[in-house]
Amino acid sequence: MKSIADLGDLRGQRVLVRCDLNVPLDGTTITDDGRIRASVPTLTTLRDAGAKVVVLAHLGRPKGEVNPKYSLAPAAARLGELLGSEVRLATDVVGESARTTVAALADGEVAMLENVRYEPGEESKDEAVRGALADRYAELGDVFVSDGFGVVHRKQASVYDLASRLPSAAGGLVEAEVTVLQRLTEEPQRPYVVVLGGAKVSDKLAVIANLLKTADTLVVGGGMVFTFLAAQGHEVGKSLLETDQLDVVKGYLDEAAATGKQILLPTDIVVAPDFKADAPPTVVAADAIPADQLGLDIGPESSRAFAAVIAQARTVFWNGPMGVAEWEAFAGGTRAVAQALTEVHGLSVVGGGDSAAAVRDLGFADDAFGHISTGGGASLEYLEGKTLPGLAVLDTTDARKA
Ligand SMILES: Nc1ncnc2c1ncn2[C@@H]1O[C@H](COP(=O)(O)OP(=O)(O)O)[C@@H](O)[C@H]1O
Ligand SMILES: O=C(OP(=O)(O)O)[C@H](O)COP(=O)(O)O
Repeated sequence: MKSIADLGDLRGQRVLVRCDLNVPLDGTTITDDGRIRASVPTLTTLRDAGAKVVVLAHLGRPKGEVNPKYSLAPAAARLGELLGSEVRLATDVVGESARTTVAALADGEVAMLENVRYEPGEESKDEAVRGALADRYAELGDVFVSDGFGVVHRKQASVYDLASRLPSAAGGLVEAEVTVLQRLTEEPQRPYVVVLGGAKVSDKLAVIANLLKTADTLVVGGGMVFTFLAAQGHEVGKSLLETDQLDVVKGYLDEAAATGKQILLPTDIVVAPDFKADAPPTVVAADAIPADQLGLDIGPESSRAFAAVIAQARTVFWNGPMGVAEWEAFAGGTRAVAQALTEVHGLSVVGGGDSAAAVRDLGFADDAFGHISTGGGASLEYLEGKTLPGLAVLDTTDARKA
């Protein structure tokens, strides 16, 4: 992959930078600014080089519609604070406001476009539709820097298509993330344990087939659990469930049994009647979830079992909270797993926006882990051995860039 240094003299150049600023919000208050902080070094490098810096980023999943709930305004304000200079936010993505905001930039200044996912073309499956949007992004810049590691697994206009339209390079964050993850793919020390949780269940179920080939043990918590329990024939009440994945999950359980790999599932679950912070929690056996309750955390027995397996590993990758860790009553499993990772003699990596936010919120210092990655899904797909579109496109040369 090309680096920023390979892009030549950037003074006066308009540099489009794809960042992942998808931070957790409580209303308009950022509850963890880790991804914004992680974006600062690359932006500072570009400013110091005299570039006119234009940040492209997404927040949440507004699905191609303008929705103020997903505005990047809080992220632009925080980034301005961290950079020590104002970051002007265009009120649109590729419209009049974007054009005038970029045109007003002086060398060394930073501006941001509104949430790229306000544009229906950003996430379109139709390459021509994405390409048309990427053409409009490309009009706003002279070169492109890909630094949103958390989104490089997405074949989206500002991640993938834009890179083939302008001279492009990987930013320092993407380079640093790939360097650490390479250590996990090239002969990880064993036992190698992968811990999966969180709420993006269908994405994460898809990575298990390949992870079963490389990891020794797969530990499953969070919202993933209930599709496994249902596949084993258990009642899961109102818990998160991917009904169309039940056969796939049965296949994973069979494959693990046949190949001697371990898929470790919780034996007890913290349930509640509603998805609420103050819903009364009860611990039940994993095979006895009441029909009118939903699982919001792994139980204490499972926490102990998971922690024991993790603490004796030599390599651990963890993505996805074990429960709704934002709420204290359902944070026990996530706390226990985080603590176990800090005790690993070897390499421990935490990945994902919410996972990183959870460990910080629970009071763990960043340096208690070997590495905290800004990407959850992106890390998992990298570890699977998949070609990530946003990285692969940085390797290709394109006649249009010459
Ligand atoms: N049992 C559960 N039911 C519903 N949501 C859950 C459950 N366990 C964890 N979560 C939620 O998963 C979210 C994080 O999932 P995800 O986005 O997949 O992780 P990451 O951002 O670390 O990749 C958190 O907001 C957490 O509340
Ligand atoms: O939060 C993100 O990923 P993660 O939850 O896998 O860490 C990225 O910003 C990507 O977001 P997406 O999963 O909506 O494409």
